[in-house]
Amino acid sequence: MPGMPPSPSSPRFAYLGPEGTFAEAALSRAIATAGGRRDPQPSVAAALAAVRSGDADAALVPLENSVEGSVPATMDGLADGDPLVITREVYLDVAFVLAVRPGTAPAAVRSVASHPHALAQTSGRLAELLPGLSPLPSASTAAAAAAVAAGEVDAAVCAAIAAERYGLDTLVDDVADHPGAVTRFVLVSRPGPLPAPTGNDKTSLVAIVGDRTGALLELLREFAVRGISLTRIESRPTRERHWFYSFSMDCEGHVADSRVGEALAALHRVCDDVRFLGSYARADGRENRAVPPESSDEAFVEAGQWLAGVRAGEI
Ligand SMILES: O=C(O)C(=O)C[C@]1(C(=O)O)C=C[C@@H](O)C=C1
Repeated sequence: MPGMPPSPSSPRFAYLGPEGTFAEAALSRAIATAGGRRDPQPSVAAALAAVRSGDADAALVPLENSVEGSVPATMDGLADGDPLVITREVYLDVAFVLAVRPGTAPAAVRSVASHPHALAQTSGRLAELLPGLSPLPSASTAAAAAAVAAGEVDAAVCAAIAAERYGLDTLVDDVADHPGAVTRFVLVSRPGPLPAPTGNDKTSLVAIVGDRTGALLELLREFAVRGISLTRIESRPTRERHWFYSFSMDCEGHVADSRVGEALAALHRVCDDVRFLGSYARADGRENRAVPPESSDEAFVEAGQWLAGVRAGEI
């Protein structure tokens, strides 16, 4: 697959498991035609570690949800540690069911578990359906379903496919507070050849700005002056020094595009640190904004030729 280091045999894909997670469904979509081995992992951190160690060629992990926002384990796991790059993004509709062991009556439900992101997306409905219960966090929605099957918990908030996979009954369909949520997953690999530009790409990066007035404005200006639109920006604690933040962001365009490459080079000059997190095909169904003529690759080539002429004393 583009952007992935060559693998001696068929590629190995780590994902947030066990079987039946939304991450597994997103992986099936990402590698529909690619084949390869699937290795469920107990956490996002474990899935990323498997890629870093070489046990897996790529990992499919959740990055952000349209209702609940970013997934901290993924944001921080990509910002720290040995570099990894995103080679692909996948958007998946997420709908949750309340699943129980067959024969469990609603009144018999005394505990409910799920992934914290799923619990956050269903907290209102759960409070109505199961008043007085404090939901328990689990490593994933499918891990919660497996815990119900094992008799460790009475109910799970999970995908319908996980309920089926673990032999559970659906007590309530669609328990989301805001139905129609979408989760954005990313496929990440060790750095290698980048996916080729498609003309409708995104680039992701993490930047740490200096501790001085206007530093964030300087960073943003490098995108604005080159006609590059940002599609996401959020701050995360660096965790190395208290109250110091990094900015995780996505912009339109591919690092092979002159304007994006120049913006990243400029960030490298004005920021304390910049980590490139990949350029990959945009998959949210939207088209990048039209590039202003003065920011096109042709305009950069022409300007470079003009400058070379000036330096050669031709003007
Ligand atoms: O637990 C899962 O099934 C996952 O794939 C994780 C995850 C997440 O981290 O956001 C993915 C989609 C849903 O928003 C809830 C949980």
